[in-house]
Amino acid sequence: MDAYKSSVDFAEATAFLSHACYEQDKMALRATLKNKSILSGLLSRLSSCSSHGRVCVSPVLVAQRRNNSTSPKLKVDFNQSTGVAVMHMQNPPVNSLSLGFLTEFCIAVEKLEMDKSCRGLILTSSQPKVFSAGLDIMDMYGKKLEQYEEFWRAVQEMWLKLYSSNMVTIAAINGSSPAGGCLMSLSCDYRIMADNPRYSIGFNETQFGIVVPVWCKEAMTTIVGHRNTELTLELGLLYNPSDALKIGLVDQLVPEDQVLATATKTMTKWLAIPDHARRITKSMMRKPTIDKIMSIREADMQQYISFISKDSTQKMLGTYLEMLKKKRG
Ligand SMILES: CCCCC/C=C\C/C=C\C=C\CC(=O)SCCNC(=O)CCNC(=O)[C@H](O)C(C)(C)COP(=O)(O)OP(=O)(O)OC[C@H]1O[C@@H](n2cnc3c(N)ncnc32)[C@H](O)[C@@H]1OP(=O)(O)O
Repeated sequence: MDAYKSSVDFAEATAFLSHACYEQDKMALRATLKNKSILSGLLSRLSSCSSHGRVCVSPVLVAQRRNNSTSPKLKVDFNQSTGVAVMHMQNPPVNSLSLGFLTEFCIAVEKLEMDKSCRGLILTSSQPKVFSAGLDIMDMYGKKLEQYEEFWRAVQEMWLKLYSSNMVTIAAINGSSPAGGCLMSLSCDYRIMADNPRYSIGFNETQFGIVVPVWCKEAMTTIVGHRNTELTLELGLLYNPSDALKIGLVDQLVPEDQVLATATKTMTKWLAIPDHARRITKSMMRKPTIDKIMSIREADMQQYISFISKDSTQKMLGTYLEMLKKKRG
């Protein structure tokens, strides 16, 4: 129950903050993530505002420079006449899900969610060849415990916001989508991927010594079944688009230049279904998973912090980061 309350609190705070100026939004939301007592104070003043009832430069320095960028990491094109928003992820070079990105993402989704005229959300990438490289490894490496906590809360929130959205959500996967990138697309209602054999999608975590959170396993199982989830997660498998289609990890493959157009067409079909019936059905399908995750949210946080801060985990992440950097040089 506490875990649920904490999530609803976060959502309420996010909803309120979305009315304020954009850069201030981000700073304030970061503060709420950092300090739950600020959050409680904010909420006691604002409880009536909520409408949310749903459920050889060092690699470290290079990445820090990237993450400190203040340019928007998302571009949202909302078409009032169709009620569809297209969210373009633009966090170069690979749309990694950094704390900054996740904060912006949560605010943007919340804003759309509160706008009753917005009924559909298409998620896509502005970066060439990559949908999203998953969680930003720099936010999981060499940080303080409070920073791990702040980051993980934002990861949990991103998943909850997307998975429990009332909008129709379609992932237009126009590039590779490993790990957290795959999780993001799995949280949507429908996945359309570019039919390019150079792209991959799946969960490679175990290959570099990381374990996916239990809620990721739960969500994946509901989509591709127990056996495919077991094989993918244990072996850290990434699939090319046609293999991903075979196991149901994506719903449709289309030529690369037609991903967004197909997503738009598909959205029209989904939006032809009466909203209330579709929403209630979506909630019926997803609520059990959401409730389960809510009940273990704080335990999940503790598990993450303890796992990620272990010397052995940090060592493996360091090795993996070096490997990613060397790949280019
Ligand atoms: C027992 C209890 C357990 C509890 C456990 C709880 C929680 C689990 C914890 C963590 C879960 C993590 C999930 C994740 O998402 S981890 C991230 C996994 N992602 C990856 O492994 C993808 C790595 N990237 C790639 O494979 C390629 O970059 C990609 C195919 C996406 C694109 O290839 P491309 O050739 O275009 O680009 P690169 O040259 O490889 O990369 C450019 C640049 O970007 C840096 N980079 C890539 N990915 C990341 C990343 N995820 N985070 C940060 N930085 C990344 C890369 O190092 C290059 O940097 P530079 O050389 O330009 O400095």
